[in-house]
Amino acid sequence: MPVEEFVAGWISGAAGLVLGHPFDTVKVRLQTQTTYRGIADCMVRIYRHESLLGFFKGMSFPIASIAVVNSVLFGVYSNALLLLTATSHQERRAQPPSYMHIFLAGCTGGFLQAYCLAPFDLIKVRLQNQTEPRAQPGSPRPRYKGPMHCAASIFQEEGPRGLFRGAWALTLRDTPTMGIYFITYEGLCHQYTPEGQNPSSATVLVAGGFAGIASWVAATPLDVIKSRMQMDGLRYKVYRGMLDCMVSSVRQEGLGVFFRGLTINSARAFPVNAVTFLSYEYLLRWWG
Ligand SMILES: CN(C)C(=N)NCCC[C@H](N)C(=O)O
Repeated sequence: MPVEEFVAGWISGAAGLVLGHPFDTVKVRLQTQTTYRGIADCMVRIYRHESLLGFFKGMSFPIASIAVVNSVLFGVYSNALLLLTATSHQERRAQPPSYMHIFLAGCTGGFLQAYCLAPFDLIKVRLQNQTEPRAQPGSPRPRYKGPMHCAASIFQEEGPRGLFRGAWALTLRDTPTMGIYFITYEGLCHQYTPEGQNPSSATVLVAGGFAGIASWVAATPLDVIKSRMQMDGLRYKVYRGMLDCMVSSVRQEGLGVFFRGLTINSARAFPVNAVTFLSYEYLLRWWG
């Protein structure tokens, strides 16, 4: 089993993550809090109230966990393709796999990474939603002091299952959309690369960027539900389950609720995934 794919997945994921985290914080707030009037209002209020650091809340755990999460995604994807098509990463340029195989391998990677991602994503979302400024004398203290305290409090107050709150929505979000992610990437690279050659850097950047946007457009409805379920355990349990969360969100806010955060997330997805795929491709070529 080629380990390079796992290591390349980790490094490339970390590069994309740092770049996209501020946008991710704005997206999560727009999806779970109804007090903001839009992207600009949310950004200005975070900056005024919490300073630039407010945009980076909840980033340390994703950085630590991206090693597991992205290497599982890319490693499982690549090794699933190896099983399905008996070709390595380099050989696939000359003998491209079918779109069905790419989709199946992407879904497998998405399904397995969702389980590794669930607790880390929950902690990230809880920390991103803390609107209190950094500790100043007299200012209200945030509920969680940091990622470890957040994990320990969830464990104590909501039990071990509490750490997997929203995991179903996350799995349903990631399984098909990771298939879409890799199909878009491979399809665009194939379209704009001469037979048998490696895609150019420009092609990789554009294909990676559009793969990110396409997958997030498909993922946004379940992303909203996932984030709401994750916040639900915090104070009162409003929702009886995922379906109940969907129905009451639509009743209260209309169908538009499923597209909350889509614009900012698409703006985030392009550079993040362009950088992710560029570093992934180059690391593999360098080691290959
Ligand atoms: C749930 N969906 C659609 C995805 N995770 N898509 C793949 C993009 C992954 C990348 N780390 C990002 O955060 O954009």
